[in-house]
Amino acid sequence: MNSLAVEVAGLVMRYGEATAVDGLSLAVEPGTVTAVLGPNGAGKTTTIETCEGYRRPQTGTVRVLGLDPVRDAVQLRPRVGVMLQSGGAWSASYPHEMLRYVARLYADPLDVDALIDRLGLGGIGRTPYRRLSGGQQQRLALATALVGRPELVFLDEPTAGLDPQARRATWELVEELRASGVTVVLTTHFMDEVERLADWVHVLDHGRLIASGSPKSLTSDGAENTLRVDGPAGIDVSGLIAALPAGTQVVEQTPGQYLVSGAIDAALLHAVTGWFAAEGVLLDGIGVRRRTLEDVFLDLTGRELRS
Ligand SMILES: Nc1ncnc2c1ncn2[C@@H]1O[C@H](COP(=O)(O)OP(=O)(O)OP(=O)(O)O)[C@@H](O)[C@H]1O
Repeated sequence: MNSLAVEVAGLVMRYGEATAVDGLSLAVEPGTVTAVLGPNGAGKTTTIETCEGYRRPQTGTVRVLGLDPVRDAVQLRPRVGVMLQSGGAWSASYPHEMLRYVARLYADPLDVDALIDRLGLGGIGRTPYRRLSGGQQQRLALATALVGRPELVFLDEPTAGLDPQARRATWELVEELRASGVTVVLTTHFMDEVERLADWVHVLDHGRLIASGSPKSLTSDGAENTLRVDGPAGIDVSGLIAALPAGTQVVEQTPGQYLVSGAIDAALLHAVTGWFAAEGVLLDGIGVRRRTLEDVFLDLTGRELRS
């Protein structure tokens, strides 16, 4: 049976007068890495915590592996791994002891020493949790979420505050999880992380779903790429504009750097280089700049800061 790993339908969550999640419906296919994106305060953590069973839906329903995260918590616990944004550890405990303790709660845990090594936590065995650096605490939280070999893991900003090496180690772990069929739901603010890891993306804003799709479909949907041309400064490009299809724009953004925007395709590239050749101009460089997920995200959610 190919039922959904997570199904959120019509979820509404309020904190007093404030609506954090506003009629949200979304699904997570099993075996995928699904990223939940959104500006600060969009309702991601509230949604994820409801899926984890920490909050009861006020309106709407949430199903996780076909079960109710609150009512069926006992059945779900061994099947679902959870990495919280912060907390969840005893401050005086030692990391390795804590991980071994958690591992013993599961029927078939991962090898704790191997996991400690993978996450570069080998040297911190005698440091109490409260004295670990933020990045070490993050990695320990990830190890705790994975040690029970879950079918589904929720990772809330798994690489926030990590150094580049630890980020990469985390990405590799997530890729291995997907390869072994584990479903991963993650929130993040790093678009490069999403482009590298996610099969599917849900974009939230103001507690609502505003876009869904694969990173590729989101970046190519109705998107216009741009062409960047580097050459001598101060060229009169009015003749170039006249030679290109109607609607194509050419501006000299900074001296010697021209940006061509419109429907960029192979014929247009040819026409641009042809025009410069006919003018006897040797270009320093030319390249197509594709729309990134960050461009899409900012287009969808705006550029102003969220409170
Ligand atoms: N315990 C709480 N009490 C009151 N308001 C809350 C509480 N938790 C969250 N909120 C509010 O609900 C809204 C959604 O918060 P949530 O943490 O779900 O957003 P988020 O998308 O995870 O944000 P971030 O990217 O900053 O982690 C925000 O406006 C937040 O201030």
